[in-house]
Amino acid sequence: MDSDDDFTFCQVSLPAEQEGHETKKLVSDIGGISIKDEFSDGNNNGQNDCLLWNENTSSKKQGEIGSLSFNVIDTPSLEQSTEFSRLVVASGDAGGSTKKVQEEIVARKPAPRAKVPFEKGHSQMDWFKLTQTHPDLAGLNGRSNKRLISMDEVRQHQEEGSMWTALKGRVYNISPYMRFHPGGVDMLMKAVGKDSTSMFNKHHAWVNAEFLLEKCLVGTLDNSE
Ligand code: HEM
Repeated sequence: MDSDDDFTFCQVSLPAEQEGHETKKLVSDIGGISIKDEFSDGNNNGQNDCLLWNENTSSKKQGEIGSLSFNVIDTPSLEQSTEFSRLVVASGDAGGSTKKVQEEIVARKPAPRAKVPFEKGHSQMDWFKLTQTHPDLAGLNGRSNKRLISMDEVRQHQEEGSMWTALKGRVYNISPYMRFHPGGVDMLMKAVGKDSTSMFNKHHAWVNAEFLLEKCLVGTLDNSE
């Protein structure tokens, strides 16, 4: 049985003396901050050191903290693009020692979704209903789904009504799921007769196939080959 004390929370702080010193220093540094707010004129001005943003639409800010100077470069507004890139480069000499700080925050635009509209009667809800009512989606004809199945046998099942795929060590008959697949028939056809684990994970590692295809299970993949 798991106990409740799996996690330990503790406060980590600097010793009081050091903390006070750091805070004072920070306040005096911030007091000297100056920011020149300039928009890019679209020319590169020799600053080729970063290609993370579109030069034509990004803005740049420069500033100084004591002898520490920095550039802040922002990409365009999030309404135009979900891509947001920000780079802060600071360099200079602070307190006698040379400091170089480089911070990159890049949230990339997610890959475009490739879901296809489902045919009437083939929504995910319809699939769930079918799994609850159909007596033999896997096409077992009374055979057990506990048996070991070789990849060779998987390859032999590529016919309408009996299309097998190996996925995460299990073998499924995906034929009945074909028209319910939100990524489309063409995509799912790529899995037929193969081990589709890597394709599956590439597109949607988060999808719970064990649950969705529970009733399509024909056996366990024999890895001993
Ligand atoms: C074999 C079992 C598979 C199952 C149970 C399955 C299930 C699903 C489900 C539930 C979704 C909707 C995901 C979502 O809304 O987030 C989906 C979308 C999709 N699937 Fe599959 N899939 C399977 C195999 C595959 C394979 C082998 C491929 C590619 C070769 C593929 C390509 C896609 C694509 C492109 C989408 C649309 C992704 C998107 O919404 O961005 N799937 N699939």
